Amino acid sequence: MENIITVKNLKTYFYANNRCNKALNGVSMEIKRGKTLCIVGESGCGKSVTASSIMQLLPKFSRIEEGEIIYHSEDGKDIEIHKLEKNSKEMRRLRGKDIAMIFQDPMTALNPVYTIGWQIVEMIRSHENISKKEAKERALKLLKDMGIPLAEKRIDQYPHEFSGGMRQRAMIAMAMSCNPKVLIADEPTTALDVTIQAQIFELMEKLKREYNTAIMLITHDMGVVCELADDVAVMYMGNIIESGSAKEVLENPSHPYTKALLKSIPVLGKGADQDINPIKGATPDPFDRPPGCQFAPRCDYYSKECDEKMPEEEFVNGSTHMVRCIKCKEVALNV
Ligand SMILES: Nc1ncnc2c1ncn2[C@@H]1O[C@H](COP(=O)(O)OP(=O)(O)OP(=O)(O)O)[C@@H](O)[C@H]1O
Repeated sequence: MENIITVKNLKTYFYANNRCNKALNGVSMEIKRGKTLCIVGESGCGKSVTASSIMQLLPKFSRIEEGEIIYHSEDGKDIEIHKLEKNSKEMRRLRGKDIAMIFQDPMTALNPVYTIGWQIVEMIRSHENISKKEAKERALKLLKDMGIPLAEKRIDQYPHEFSGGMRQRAMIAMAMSCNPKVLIADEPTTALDVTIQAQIFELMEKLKREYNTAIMLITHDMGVVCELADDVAVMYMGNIIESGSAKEVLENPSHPYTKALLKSIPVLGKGADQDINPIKGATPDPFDRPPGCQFAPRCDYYSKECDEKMPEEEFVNGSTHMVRCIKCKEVALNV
């Protein structure tokens, strides 16, 4: 399967008060054309920093120290995103036109003082040389495609006149307005109720099917991963500790952390007395990390060797299923 984005050994660090937080400590991953890669992990593991590194939208006091982010464009060129300046012409062209992003809070992307239609038209016209009339027609079609009722009227309304779910759809319409090849969705439904959440995910599936958009979906919800992922990358403290196709990872989890995440999902219909096992302990202080495997202090399979170094990548049965755990064979066998 052809990759559209390849990330290799990415190290992104934050600096504060003479201390360094290695937020991404050697992340490697691949986003495939027309597929959904779900990035999953607890709060603070580096999911959003991965997305902002790819978009070159890192906050102040942080930078990419090492590694590569390559965008494989349709015309066969490899663009080295990690070398581009945040505000360079090429990066601004890539952002929105080739790679678009949607956020948990749609107001991060929508401006409260302009109508929804105006914002989508501006987005289209900043990347394409077309008339206002044509851009408005496209914006209207997008709003309709995103399932916004009375789109002809809604297009001239302001974000505050939309409900939360509708705002999310408008943001997706804006993100899709230039037909990007990759859509990065950072917890896009966390603030929405489950019915709207299901509709938004259905919409994303439709985009994937109809426009062959690759999706990088960031979530902390293993249930969402089980539903939507073609591929999965499980993150913990700035590293990917397990990755592969959804089938490989979900049917044969081989890292204790992935196993623990899967055990913590409640099953619908099993009732309140079902056995849900929250993961014990908490993630370590990023400024005071354990010496070897970062999950060691919370792991049921812990032994002294786990403190020696961060485990190397191992591939389960020579496949694409990667895991970083010296006990992975034992973990995989243990149901
Ligand atoms: N603006 C920032 N300033 C300082 N440190 C930051 C900033 N943003 C993220 N970090 C640090 O980078 C690390 C990774 O954070 P990140 O936001 O990527 O986590 P996450 O997995 O997306 O979590 P969440 O699910 O809560 O959004 C954390 O240690 C976090 O404290």
